[in-house]
Amino acid sequence: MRMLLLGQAESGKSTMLKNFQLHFAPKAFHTEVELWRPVIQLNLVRSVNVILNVLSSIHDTPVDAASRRASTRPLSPDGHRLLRMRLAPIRQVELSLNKALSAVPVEQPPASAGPATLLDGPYGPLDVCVRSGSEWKTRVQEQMLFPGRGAARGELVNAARILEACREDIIALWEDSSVQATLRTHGVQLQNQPGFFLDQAARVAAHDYTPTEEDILKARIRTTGVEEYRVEMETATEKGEAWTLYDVGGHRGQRAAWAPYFDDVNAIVFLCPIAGFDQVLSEDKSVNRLRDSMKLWKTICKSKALANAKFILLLNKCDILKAKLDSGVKFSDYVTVYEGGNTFEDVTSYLKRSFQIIHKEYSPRKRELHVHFTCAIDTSMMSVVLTSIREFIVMDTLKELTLV
Ligand SMILES: Nc1nc2c(ncn2[C@@H]2O[C@H](COP(=O)(O)OP(=O)(O)OP(=O)(O)O)[C@@H](O)[C@H]2O)c(=O)[nH]1
Ligand SMILES: [Mg+2]
Repeated sequence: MRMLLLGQAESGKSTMLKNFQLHFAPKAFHTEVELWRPVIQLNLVRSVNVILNVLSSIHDTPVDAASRRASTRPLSPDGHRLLRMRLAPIRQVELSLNKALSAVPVEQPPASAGPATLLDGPYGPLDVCVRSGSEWKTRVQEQMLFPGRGAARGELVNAARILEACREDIIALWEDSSVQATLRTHGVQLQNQPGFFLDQAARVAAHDYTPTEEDILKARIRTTGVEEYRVEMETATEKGEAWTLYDVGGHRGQRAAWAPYFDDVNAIVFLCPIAGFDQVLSEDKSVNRLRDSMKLWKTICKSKALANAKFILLLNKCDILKAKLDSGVKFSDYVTVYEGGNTFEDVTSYLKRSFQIIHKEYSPRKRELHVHFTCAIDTSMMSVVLTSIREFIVMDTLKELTLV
């Protein structure tokens, strides 16, 4: 069985892959748990450094007396200055973890993408970008076994030691109400960013930290190119079988690499992060995320190379969509043709219908479509969804084999 995961950046493709491994190959998944520690710690320190950047941009920019009087900027409280000083080594932790993971710099969005935000800041966006495939896992494993060897000698140990020493200050920084207020004023919403672990800093920064399943699903690494994973199934019905999954990079610059993988796949899983209705693409800030996803869906539905593949659509990030609607964000402010209510039920049934219509209209031939509403970081929900997806793919493929 060959399955292709498609969708825009941050739609949840790699998270779906992790769920697949967890559900069908749990033993293999659990042997790799420790390897995720530096990735999650890097996610955490990136967020800390974003906050430090925001505080520096406020307190360190020289201002003349007149503009200081006119300014509404808060003066630097001594507490902030002290915390910033004590957390200065966190920059070194980011460098060490980058080195240990062989992380490559994430390219800054082009000027045409729109004005840079603080999240694009001088220390790069929050995304962690490592060399493709499982190469990073091999590197981390080697360093865990032989910490004194190689180019990244001692970096993991150093990073963990400094992080532990800064643990209380990281917690104090995140819990400080004036820091929270400053972030709000500057429109920096770290809670909604992928790879957010600040609320778990006490655990993640501890020297004996072991990632949980949930941490691994929440960890963020940007995929580059197309990564091939062979999953040896461990569950009763498929034991011994191997499924091949292709996980693609969803950024616009990565999408040209998808087409060669269209021939010969049994199924595609397309993920649309429906919570992105009020967001724009990081690579082009003039494009709404939901609109981009629908356009991409149309292209995928039209593809002749995929005409015989089973189609599965995951309307993902339902948890964030619900929280946004409940907090009063109006769906119709962003999707102006929408005339329904602002409830989760109304919005999701409108979205499902819209995707189904595109599929029906643009598919080269009549084809069944399986749709699920998902929260890819919820393992129990994903376990039910994966069981249903497997049945859909396997049963239909068996039917075809019998007919042949
Ligand atoms: N709250 C929430 N977070 C999710 C959900 N699905 C994925 N995420 C998080 O969103 C982030 C992005 O998910 P990824 O799986 O890395 O996205 P991707 O589609 O592989 O992105 P690229 O590799 O850039 O193409 C990760 O930090 C995930 O943990 C969801 O349903 N709810
Ligand atoms: Mg990915």
